[in-house]
Amino acid sequence: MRGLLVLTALFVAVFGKVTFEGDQVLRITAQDAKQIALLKELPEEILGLDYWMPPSRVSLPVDVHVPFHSLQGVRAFLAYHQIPYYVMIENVQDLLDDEERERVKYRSFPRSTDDFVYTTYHDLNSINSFMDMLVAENSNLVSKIEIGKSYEGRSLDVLKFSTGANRPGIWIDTGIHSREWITPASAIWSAKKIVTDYGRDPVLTDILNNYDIFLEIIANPDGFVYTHSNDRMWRKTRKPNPGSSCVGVDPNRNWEIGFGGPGASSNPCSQTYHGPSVHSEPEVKAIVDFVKSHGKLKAFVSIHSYSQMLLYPYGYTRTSAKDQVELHELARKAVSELQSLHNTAYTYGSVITTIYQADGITVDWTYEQGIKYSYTFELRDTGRYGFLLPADQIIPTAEETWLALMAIMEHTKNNPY
Ligand SMILES: CC(C)C[C@H](C(=O)O)[C@H](C)S
Ligand SMILES: [Zn+2]
Repeated sequence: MRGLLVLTALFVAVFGKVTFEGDQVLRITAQDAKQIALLKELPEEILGLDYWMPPSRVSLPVDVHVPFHSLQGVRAFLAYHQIPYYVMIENVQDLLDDEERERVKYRSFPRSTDDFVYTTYHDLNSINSFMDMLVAENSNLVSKIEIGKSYEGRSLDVLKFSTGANRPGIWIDTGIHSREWITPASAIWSAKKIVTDYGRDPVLTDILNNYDIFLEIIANPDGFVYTHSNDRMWRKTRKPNPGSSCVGVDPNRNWEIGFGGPGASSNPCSQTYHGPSVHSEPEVKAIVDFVKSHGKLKAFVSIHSYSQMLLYPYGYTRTSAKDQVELHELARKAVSELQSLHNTAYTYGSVITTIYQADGITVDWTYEQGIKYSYTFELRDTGRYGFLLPADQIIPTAEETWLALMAIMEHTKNNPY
């Protein structure tokens, strides 16, 4: 992988964007633990594999982006070991080309958030101008606060929705994994939904009359810009790793809880590299400092994609959270509300029992800080498009997710602690 990465970096440096012509995403269904173990032995780095859903348990599919040059070898390996699979994405570049054509079609310069196009994916400049317009149009309700700077010096902006001083707060972040574009796209729609519904929807109005809502739409701006300029499949931060040619840390493995455990990697070239130390990433440290300085956050929702899951602590241990019964019941209600709109089915439960062990994750840390209602969403879909979710699913995804978020926020308000 190291050689391939250097080559890719060179290619990117000279020609700009990484291309994925002929690459495929395979969905592998391991039949038993032995086949899971075999998959884990595949030389990820040499083959240039990018696990969209890593091998974890027999009941979950393994989705892997295989570069064209490794396809024959990987398919031979799967056939030899009789590990079933099918081709989920025939040509990754085709989906990227579709996505870009869609984006260009809507390249506009809206004069207000009413003109803003919510049905397409936007770049950082467009999202920043959306935030500024939203604040200007609703200065009595919305402000923008900077909680820090990214490694490359970009502002880490948070929208604050507030109707009074010294209120307890509810935090929502999206985009911490930069390739999960559906998450900021949903957040933009949600931000507009809040200002539209305040004063009209009695439940939201009651929430905002008692709690502030903090919304960080782009929690990893360096990575997000990189997905637009160089590599659409980038997940991590963009801080270099001393002694390695591989850049970036997984900002959902960098938190001071179970740090460095088996549910993260110590390899800087891995997509789940935990980083050189806890909170080493400025994008993570900024949230840590905000949570500690605010001191009265009562719910914390970190939104990812994909898999259609609603997850609560823990990811680093099988020990149940002390509030597990309540968290599970609230997840059930939130998922039921979500499904009521477009019949999108979610699974729910603790991170480690529902998906896989993950060490150093955001919501384990926020839960340990005493923020009881800590949840991670994994939005649409279940793999047909994965991170390349077509833009025509942005609104339906945002609408259904909002119902689940409202359930969590309403429960938080009705159960002060
Ligand atoms: C809490 C974990 C399992 C979430 C997951 C990840 O960070 O691997 C995202 C869906 S990418
Ligand atoms: Zn993620």
